[in-house]
Parts: sequence; C-alpha cells; structure tokens
Amino acid sequence: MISNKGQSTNIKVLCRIRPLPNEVNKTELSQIEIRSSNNLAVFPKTDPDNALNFEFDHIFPDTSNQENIFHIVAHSIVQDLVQGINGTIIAYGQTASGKTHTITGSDIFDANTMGLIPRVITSVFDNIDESDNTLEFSMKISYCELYLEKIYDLTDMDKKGLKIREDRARGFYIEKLTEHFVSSDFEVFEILRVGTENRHLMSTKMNSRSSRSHTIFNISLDINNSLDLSGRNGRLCFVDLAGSERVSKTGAEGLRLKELKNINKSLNSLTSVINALTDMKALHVPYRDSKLTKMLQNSLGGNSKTSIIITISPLLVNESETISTLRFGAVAKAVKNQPKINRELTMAELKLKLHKLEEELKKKALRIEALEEALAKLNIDYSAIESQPSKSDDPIDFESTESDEFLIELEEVSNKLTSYIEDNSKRKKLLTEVKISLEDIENSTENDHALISLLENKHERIDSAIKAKSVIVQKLIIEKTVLSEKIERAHAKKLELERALNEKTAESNDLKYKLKAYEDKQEILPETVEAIEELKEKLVNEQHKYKKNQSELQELQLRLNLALQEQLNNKIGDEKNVLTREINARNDKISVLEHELNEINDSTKLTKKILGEDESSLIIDTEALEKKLKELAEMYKLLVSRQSSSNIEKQINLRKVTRLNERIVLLEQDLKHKKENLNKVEKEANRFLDDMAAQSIFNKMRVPIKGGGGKGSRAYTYSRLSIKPRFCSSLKFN
Ligand SMILES: Nc1ncnc2c1ncn2[C@@H]1O[C@H](COP(=O)(O)OP(=O)(O)OP(=O)(O)O)[C@@H](O)[C@H]1O
Repeated sequence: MISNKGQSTNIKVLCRIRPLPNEVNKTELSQIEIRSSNNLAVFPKTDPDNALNFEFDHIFPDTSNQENIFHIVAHSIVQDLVQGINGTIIAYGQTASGKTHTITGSDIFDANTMGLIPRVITSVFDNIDESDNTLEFSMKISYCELYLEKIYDLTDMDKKGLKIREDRARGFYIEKLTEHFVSSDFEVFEILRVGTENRHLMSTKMNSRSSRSHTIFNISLDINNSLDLSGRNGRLCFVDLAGSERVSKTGAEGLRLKELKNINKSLNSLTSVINALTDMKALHVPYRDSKLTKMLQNSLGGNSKTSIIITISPLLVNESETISTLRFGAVAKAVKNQPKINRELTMAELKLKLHKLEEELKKKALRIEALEEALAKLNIDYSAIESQPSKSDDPIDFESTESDEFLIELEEVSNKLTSYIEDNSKRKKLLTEVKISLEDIENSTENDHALISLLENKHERIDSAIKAKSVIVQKLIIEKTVLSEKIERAHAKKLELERALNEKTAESNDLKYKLKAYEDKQEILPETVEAIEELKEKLVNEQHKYKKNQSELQELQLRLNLALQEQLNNKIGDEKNVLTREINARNDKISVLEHELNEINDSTKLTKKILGEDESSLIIDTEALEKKLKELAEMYKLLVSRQSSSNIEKQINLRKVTRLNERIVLLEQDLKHKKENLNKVEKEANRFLDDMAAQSIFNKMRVPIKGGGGKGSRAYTYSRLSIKPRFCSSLKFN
C-alpha cells in the first residue's frame, strides 16, 4: 500500500450532555452553561465564581437526538470511509453518561433510538448503492471487547483471550479475530445485535446495564476500481469505552472492584497516551502500556480521522467526574493525526514511475560516462582514485605540479562523481526494487491470468464432463427404466410361471392321488363291484320305497283332503242345520210372542173397555203378562248367545282347516326334499358308474412312460376317455 502523505489534523472532540434521568430532582443539577455550539462553562459548586471554560468542536445539549449526533459526528466520516480514509469514533465518559446510548443506541432496530453504528452502516450502504458502477466494494466487520485485560470476540464467544500482534504494515492487530464479510446492512445489524448481547454488562447503582468492558466495532471497506485496477481501503472504528467510576463512590468489592480497577487503569493509560501525544517534549508515546492503547494506536496520533464524543451527566453528584471528563476532552483536542487516503497504485501509475526512474537512470549513466571521459582525458585512473585512501589520511602527492585550482576542481569532480555513483547505485537499487515489484505484479497478474485461464479451462472441462456425464446419466436413466420394466415383466412372468408350476404341481399331486386311488380301487375292484351291485340293489329298493312312499303320500294327501273337506262340509252343514233350526224355532217363538202380544193388546183394549169392572183382576193379568215377557226376553238372550257360540265354533273349525292345509304344505316340502336327495344319490351312483367304466377302459390302455413300466410301475399316462357309461338315467325324477 502506497499512500499520499497525510495532512495533520486535530482529533475532533464533541461533548454530549445526557438528559436528566426521570427520577432526579432539579435541585440536584450541576451548573453547566452552554454558551455556544462549541463553548461550555461549568460553575463548580465549591467555587462558582471561577467558571471552568471548555471549547469543543461541538456541544450537544441534552435535547439533542440520535439523528443530530449522526449528522454532526459521523456523516463526513462515512464520506471519508468510502474514499479510503480511516476514521475512529470514541465515546468517553463517566458511567451512565450515555456512551453506549450514543455509539450503539438503546435499540438498534428503533429508528429513533438507534445509535451511531446502525446509522453509519445504513449510510455506508446508501453510499455504496449510489456509487459509480466501476467501483467494487467489499466489507468486513469485526466486533470485540476488552474485559479484565482479555480480548473476547463478541461474534464468537469461543474466542477469548485473543492476542495483540504487531506488524510493520498493519501496526497492532488482534490475531484470530473473526472478520465477517457482509453484503447488506441487515447482516451487519445481526452481527451488532449478537455482539451487543454478548458484552459483559453489570447492573450498577447508576446504570442497570453498565458496560464493564471496552468494545471495538470495526468496519473495513475495500474499494476497487475495475477500470484502472486501483484500490483503496478505509477502516472505521467505533470504540465504546467502559465508564470510569470512583472506587470510593461505589464501594465496589470482589469482581466489581477488580473490573473497576481494570477500567480505571486502562483509561489512565489512554490519558497518558493523549498527554504524551500533546506534549511537545515527550520523547515517547506509551501505547504499549495497555492493550487498549495498543488497539487505539492508529486512532490516536496515527492514520485516522478521529472524533471523541465525551458524554457528561448534568447531575451535581457527578460534577467532579464531569469536570475531569471535560478536561480529558480538552487535552485530547490537541492530539494531531495524519489521516490519508489508503490507496494502491494502479498498474499504469507503477509503469509510469518505472519509466521515469529508467529515464533518470539513463541520464545519470550518460553523465557518469561524460565524467569518466573527462577523467580519462586528464589521465586520471578513476578506479585508483576510488581505491585510494582518503585525502586526510594520505594526501596525494602530485610531482608534476598542476595548479592547485585544478586539484580542487578535480576533487570536486571526484566528489561529484562519487555522489553520482552513490546516487546512481541507490537509484539502480530502487529501480531494481521497482522492477522486481513490477515483475512481481506482472508475474502475479500473469499467474492470475494463467490461473484464470487454467480455471476457465478446468471449468470448461468440468462443464463438458458434466454434460457428458448428464448424457450418460440420461442414458442410464432410460436404460434403468427399460431394465426395470423388463425386470417387472420378468417378475410377472416368474410369478405366472410359479403359479402355473403350482397349478401343475397341484394337478400332478391330484393325478397322483387319483392314480393312487384308482390303484387302490383296482386292488379292491371285485369287492367294489359287489358293493356296487349291492348299492345298485339298495338304490333300486330305495327308489321303489320312495315311489311307494310317494304314491302313499299322494293317496294320503288325497284322502286327507277329502276327509277334511267332508268333515268341514259336515260340520258346516250341521252348524247350518242347527242354526237354521234355531232360527226357525226363534222365528216360531217370535211369531208366538207376536201372537201373544196381539192377544195382550186385544185383551188390553178389552181391559180398557171393562176398566173399572174388575181392576184387581186386571192387575193380576198385567203381572202375569210381565212375567211372560221376562221369560221371552231371557229366551231371546239364550238364542243370541247360542248363535255367537256357534260362530266361535265355526271360527275354530276354519282355523283347523288352515292348519291342515299348512301341514299338507309341509308334507309336500318334505316330499320335495326327499326327491332331491334321491336325485343326488342317483347322480352319485352315475358318477361312480362313469368312473368304473373309465377304469375298466384305462386298465386296458395304460402305457409306461418311465422306468420300463410293467406291473408294479407307478408312472402312467392317460389316454383321453371317450366312452362314459351312465347309471340308470331312467331313474331320474322330474
Ligand atoms: N442522551 C440520552 N437520551 C436518552 N437516554 C439516555 C441518554 N444517554 C443515556 N441514556 C440512558 O441512560 C442509561 C445509561 O446509558 P448508557 O448505558 O448509554 O451509559 P454508559 O455511559 O454506556 O454507561 P456504562 O459506562 O456504565 O456502560 C441508559 O438507559 C440510556 O438509555
């Protein structure tokens, strides 16, 4: 990296006064007067008449918001960063005075409360978006903290106790600190969020989330110009220092005390560095005294545009810390840095430089030649002059005395020549170095080109190999499909064959079984014939019996029907007669009664006529008549009940007839079953006879197919049977 010489610039110091915490009473305020945007006075409680006056680059009153801070502190730093100029923003101040609030913000995702880092990140990406297309950017982020003199990688908590190394080109740097390549503000926000969560915090009297460490958030931006191949690099560093506190005020103990001592120690070393940087008489800047100052070497007195934001509290209770912070800021303001554009020369620039050096070298060589010629004309051996001891030690003794002036001139020429030679050798050396570096660059460029073409070739080869492979893969896929179809077909065929084989095996088993059965049967044929004869006989007998039964049954049924019919007719006739007789008798009775009633009527009329003649005999007659009437009524009732009981009897008889009919149906069904059974028996007998007939033909036609055959052989084949004897087809029933 070759850089233009940096201009000396003072560190900027800006002062931010935090607003009052809500719970605080106004009477407890320090007397701080903001006199202008860069001037402020403090009237100490102990000595209000002697105001302490402070001048800073800017003073932010407690009403300033985060956006104001960004515009005044960081806007120009962002512009510098994208030009390749380093920047640093440091927050320094008492605990709870608002350092973290200023650098990171209370909530990095809240547009109002987000601090400088998120705003700067957004702005850098905006700048990148708006930049020329020929510029290429590459951004790296790292985030670490210094806690109890140990360095932690906040983006990877497994990395603790990191070492600070020193390098000629880079100065101090943290070894193994993760640098995240990022391409969007979201990624940076995420790193910031995770890192901020990982910080060492503690709840203290003054701050519920007090930082117990110094944190450094670093942005590194490489800017490359694709046209002239020039490059730049800018680094922007945000430092949130841990807050100073008086041990006596806090009454801290244990770890808290240890933390506090460490914080104060490193802040003291920072103050020492600042003091040394501003002290003209100081011979040495004690950067190496602490890790913090090593890490901030470039930001303080180095190649960086640095701004320190001092944060102060308006509370009276913090007055002494406020004054000491303001004093620190006042001193720091005097520190001078040399920021410069960090740029690499373009190839054209390097070539031009080389060309100039070569021209210069040629001129020098000509001058040397001219001088050597002049010497030669004067007969002076230049090499002898060169090898001669110095004049003071052993002065030259010129016997042929030339003039003293000539000697002086000669000495001058000799001196000039020597200086030319020295100059020349220096330039030659420089030229060689430049040539070497140019060659290196050309070599590396050639190497890069070669590598690129190698990679391109390789890429092409891989590409064509991939294509070839994909063709093969396609073919293989097709082959695989065809093969799997074939396999499927073969499998189906195999299953079919297996099924056929099973069937054949079953058939063969069946045949074997049948063969065995026939063989067995053959052995018992005489008995079988006898049995068949017996069976036949039995069957004929059964058929006879069945026929007889059937005709008997039919006869029985006929008789039954007749009997029933007769019985029914008789019964109905009887009933009818009885009823007719009863009805006739009743009619007779009714006509008798009617007759009697007429007589009574007549006698009543007569009675009415002779009324008064014999009333008592009339009453007797009336009573007799009433009695008669009663008897007639009862007789009528009896007749009616007889008629209803004859109706019931008729119903019963009808039910009996129905039951008889049902029984007839049942008998018919039974008869049908018996018929069916008989048919079955007949069919069985026919089959049996068929088998017998086949057997008798088979016995005549069997042929050996294996093992010579003959008697006792088990392997036979069958000829097709064409004659099938039937068993008594005439016995079939309809
Ligand atoms: N300017 C401000 N406006 C609003 N709130 C603020 C401001 N400054 C500080 N605060 C609030 O005060 C509290 C302490 O602030 P912060 O943590 O930033 O202090 P600090 O200086 O970083 O403290 P420490 O050194 O202990 O870490 C926080 O809740 C913060 O939000």
